[in-house]
Amino acid sequence: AVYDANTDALPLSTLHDYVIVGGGVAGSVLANRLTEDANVSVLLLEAGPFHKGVIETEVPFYFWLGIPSTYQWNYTTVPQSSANNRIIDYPRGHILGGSSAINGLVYDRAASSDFDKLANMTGDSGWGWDSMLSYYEKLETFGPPADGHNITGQFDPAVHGFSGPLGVSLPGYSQTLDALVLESLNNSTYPYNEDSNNGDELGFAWQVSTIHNGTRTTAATAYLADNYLARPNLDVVVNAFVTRVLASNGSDIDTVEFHAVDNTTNVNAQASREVIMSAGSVNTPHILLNSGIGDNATLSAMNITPVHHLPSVGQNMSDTTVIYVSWEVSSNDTFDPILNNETARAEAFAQWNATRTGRMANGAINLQGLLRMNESDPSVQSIYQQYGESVAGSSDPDFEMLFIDGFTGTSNGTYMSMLFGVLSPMSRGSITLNASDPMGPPLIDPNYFASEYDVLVMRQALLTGFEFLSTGPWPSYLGQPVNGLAEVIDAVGTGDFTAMDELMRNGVQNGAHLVATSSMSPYGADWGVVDPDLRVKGLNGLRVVDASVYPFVPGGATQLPTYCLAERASDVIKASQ
Ligand SMILES: Cc1cc2nc3c(=O)[nH]c(=O)nc-3n(C[C@H](O)[C@H](O)[C@H](O)COP(=O)(O)OP(=O)(O)OC[C@H]3O[C@@H](n4cnc5c(N)ncnc54)[C@H](O)[C@@H]3O)c2cc1C
Repeated sequence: AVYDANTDALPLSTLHDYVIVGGGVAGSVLANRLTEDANVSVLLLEAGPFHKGVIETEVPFYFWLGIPSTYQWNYTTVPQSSANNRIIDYPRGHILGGSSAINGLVYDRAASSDFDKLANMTGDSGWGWDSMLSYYEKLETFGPPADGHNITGQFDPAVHGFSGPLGVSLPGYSQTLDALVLESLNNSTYPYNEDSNNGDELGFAWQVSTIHNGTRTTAATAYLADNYLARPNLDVVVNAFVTRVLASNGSDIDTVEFHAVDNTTNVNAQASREVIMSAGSVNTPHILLNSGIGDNATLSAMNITPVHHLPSVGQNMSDTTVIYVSWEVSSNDTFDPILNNETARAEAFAQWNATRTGRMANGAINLQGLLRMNESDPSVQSIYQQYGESVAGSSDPDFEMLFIDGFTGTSNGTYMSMLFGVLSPMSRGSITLNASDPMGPPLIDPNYFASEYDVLVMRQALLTGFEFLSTGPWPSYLGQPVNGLAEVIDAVGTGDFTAMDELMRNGVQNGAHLVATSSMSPYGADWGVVDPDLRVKGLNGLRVVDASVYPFVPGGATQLPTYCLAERASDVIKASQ
């Protein structure tokens, strides 16, 4: 059943086997899979509201209209010292379904080499690609696109699933832009990849999105659908803000302290087997630190009683590093009118509402390029000489290049934008407590561009993009570059990167793929927060299952790797019962 902590009497008198903190991607998967066994009971605590009927999270295109404050944590970063001290918005989902309810809908599984690296790093072959691929296939229903077009040649059915909880699909609206990207591929050496989710990500591919029947799918719509919520052994409490985890008997963690969002009186929920942290890469370390699990000296200095010395909690944060650039275009057929013209927007919404088709049924991205730097280029060789390689292996991209059919802010006119992202950045940041208010928002420091390596890879990404757009159909489609991009392109022609680097530092945005703040490491390692079975090192009764356990960003995007991680974690937990 579902309870609202603000208004309902809560089911706390009975002990649950598992108490899960956070009903986002990982927490929803776990709540579902663990309660498949009718003898196992789960209490899921989510700070945000119930998800049903929230139209902003149902219409795929609404991603471009901005995330309402009710459904996100409204975080910002600390001033980014390598990004001209900018403070950057840092949204995280605050609703049942978590960030899957507000994200860019992009479906990327990462490369086989990412998972094989993880298996090597942790000494657990269960995290390797062959094992994870079976979970990827289990978790999805690969369905038809919203426009019903023939998808032969746009994906490989052999590596997809057709009966799992999460509905996904290929682009459901054909953009003028798509044909141009494909035309320029035909005349170039850039490879087309029929399915970038088969372990080899490299090349240009049709983008799969978390959309089913023209509607966004989230961890809640998929894993907490009515038939699952009806299980007598599953209790879900929304509007429940978790503050700490505790050991009621002084040793094993077995208690979760929380309060209703509208009422600051704390209550406790008890687990007879385990407490599982699934509050995401920002809030899991935040709650652990407030619980006294972290670096002893730092916690003591903040008057928090240290419970368990684990210095890696909140450290090693890694996030993809992204910028957007835009050009005016000659076409009127972009999504800009929907953003900027109320009549066009109302019409597109009416179409979605009536038939679940049209631009509003479509994901954010139709085609993506996942690419490596050009190893024969001397400037790339010098990057490797100085920094080594950051990516996991030869099927892993250094950067992404996504095509966007409009301008991503308020504007007049019509545009094409591109998102460039450094996928395996070397910069590392942190999540730490704010000394003046530890329970308040944590200090979020992704430390964008702190490593010069990330700057150099981003340069290569932009140069590749400019080259890609210099031939084929582009010169007649693209008009003026906007927001300082023209100067950057001119200066690059003379070998001067000053303007480009400045554009990056002024433009870097929230990459949204943060990981590693509760990193996995081998048993007995002197770094990391959890063992390969996701138990918090040195503590009984406590696991972390969410994106924060990935030690590095899996190449691409993080929601699918998190769904997959939680699917495997459910089996690991079941096997340990
Ligand atoms: C704006 C944005 C765009 C993104 N775009 C993409 C994309 O296009 N493709 C992609 O693959 N990935 C994308 N991501 C990343 C992806 O959504 C995340 O990697 C994924 O959701 C991580 O899952 P999680 O379970 O770790 O955390 P979340 O899904 O964030 O879930 C954490 C949950 O815990 C809850 N919680 C936190 N603290 C507490 C507390 N104290 N008490 C109770 N509950 C709490 C939260 O409210 C939330 O519901 C995006 C993320 C954002 C924010």
